[in-house]
Amino acid sequence: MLINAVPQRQGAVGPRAAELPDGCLALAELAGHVLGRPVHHVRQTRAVSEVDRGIASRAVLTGENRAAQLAALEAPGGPVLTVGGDCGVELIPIGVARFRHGPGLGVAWFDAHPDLNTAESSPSGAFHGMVLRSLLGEGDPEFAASPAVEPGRVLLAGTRVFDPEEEAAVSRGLAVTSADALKGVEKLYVHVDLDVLDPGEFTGLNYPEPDGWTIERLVSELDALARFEVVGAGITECVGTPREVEVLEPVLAALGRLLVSGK
Ligand SMILES: NC(=[NH2+])NCCC[C@H](N)C(=O)O
Repeated sequence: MLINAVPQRQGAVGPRAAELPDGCLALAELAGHVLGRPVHHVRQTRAVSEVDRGIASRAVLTGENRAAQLAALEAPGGPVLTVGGDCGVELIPIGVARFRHGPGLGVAWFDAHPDLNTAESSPSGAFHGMVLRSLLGEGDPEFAASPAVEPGRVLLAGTRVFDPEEEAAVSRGLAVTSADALKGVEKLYVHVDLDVLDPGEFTGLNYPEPDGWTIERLVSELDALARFEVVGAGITECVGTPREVEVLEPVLAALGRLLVSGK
């Protein structure tokens, strides 16, 4: 198992976005300790660029950040835990997993937000709110995955704040809120945006939403995925300090169990 720390912040535009790189470092260091693996640091610029075609920092996201992310996954030789950074860091590892493992790849998306906007429907211009839609092959062609994740093979879990266009995407069956989504799926990518948690559980959230899960619940929902071959995982949107992230140890351990389960 490889740990890739990807301190990208340009996919987020909120008041704490500039803290994402340090949150990434804190979480990646903890992941290294908990999982007993070295951490590979993927260089990401801290510079932002203008809104282009409705996407903030589009040039940075499609340029130097992406080149470094792709290079880091050239020959991983085993499952990778990607530590963000904003949720946009999932575009490359999930896209690569879909390419490698075929149309049967499923995605478990633990997140307060479905991230199913396009540049047109986004209220913010922030790419992290568009990343899952991109993985489903839609939206700005520079980001749209090809091959795309199959519609309906995405399970939304703990997701509770939808924009109108995201509701429409779910109605069309792009992503599914019942565990049926994973029927017939063998290989699975597990995405954890920490904002699936309640803000009272973890204070280092970039985009907190009320009424989230406890850490205990997240761990047991992750453990419930043990029957799948988990081919990759990501954990994103951390702005916590080294001290604050310590409560996430059980979450990292659960992701580690999934990634090394050897199936
Ligand atoms: N991964 C996240 N934190 N996403 C937040 C997205 C918020 C909102 N739906 C938007 O598109 O801007």
